[in-house]
Amino acid sequence: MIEIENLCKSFTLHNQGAAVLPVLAGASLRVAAGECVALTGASGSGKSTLMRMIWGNYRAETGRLRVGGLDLTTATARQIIALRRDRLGYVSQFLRVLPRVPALRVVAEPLLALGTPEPQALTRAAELLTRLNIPERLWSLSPTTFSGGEQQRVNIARGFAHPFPVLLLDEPTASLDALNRAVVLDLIGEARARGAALLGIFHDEAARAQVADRLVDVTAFTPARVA
Ligand SMILES: Nc1ncnc2c1ncn2[C@@H]1O[C@H](COP(=O)(O)OP(=O)(O)OP(=O)(O)O)[C@@H](O)[C@H]1O
Repeated sequence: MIEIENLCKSFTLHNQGAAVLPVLAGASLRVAAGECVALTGASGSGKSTLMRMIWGNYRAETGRLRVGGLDLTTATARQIIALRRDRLGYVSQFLRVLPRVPALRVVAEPLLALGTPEPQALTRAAELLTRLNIPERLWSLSPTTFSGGEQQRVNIARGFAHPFPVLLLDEPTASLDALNRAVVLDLIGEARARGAALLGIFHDEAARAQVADRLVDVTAFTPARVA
């Protein structure tokens, strides 16, 4: 589902004399269906960079990067959009939404984009918002005014609305209370059980221990830096 071999990435800082910052060298990793892999490594080791490459935001320079059957080293923007619509989901920490769209619809959107009939999509959205303890009186309001924790839960509900075969998780339990954290860990467990390939960054060590089958330390892919 996720296949990475010998991937390298460096950033060129054009506003700083074109300084080149190597971030990843020889990164290799595989995540199979029904498996949850956690990325570990010190701050700055390249975990987020690797996730952004898999999400298709940063282009790979050398090496192999395939996600859900698509070769991301050569994919077009249109192919990446299609990949994100039907095969690759991303649960980030922060919600980004258009103003004035009600929370229920925000959660249903990934399903509506795939052509799911509206009543079915809204039922699934309601089910997830209920599970994540978002009070029904908020469902018709835009999440832009919600608390940080409420926004994060709306984002999680949205990320789990469609059963993506590949799911990226960026700190999915950060700043959640114990009750909702347990719900998110259950959702991750259910996704794994239905055969999704999951790759996540979890600073919450107990959460990581509970859901991850394997840890991959990204420090192993950090190029040696000249002091
Ligand atoms: N867009 C960018 N342009 C330039 N350098 C970048 C860019 N993104 C990341 N970097 C650099 O790449 C290195 C790895 O950053 P990254 O955010 O991937 O680390 P991380 O392991 O996710 O860290 P943390 O745990 O603190 O979030 C850092 O030295 C960072 O400064």
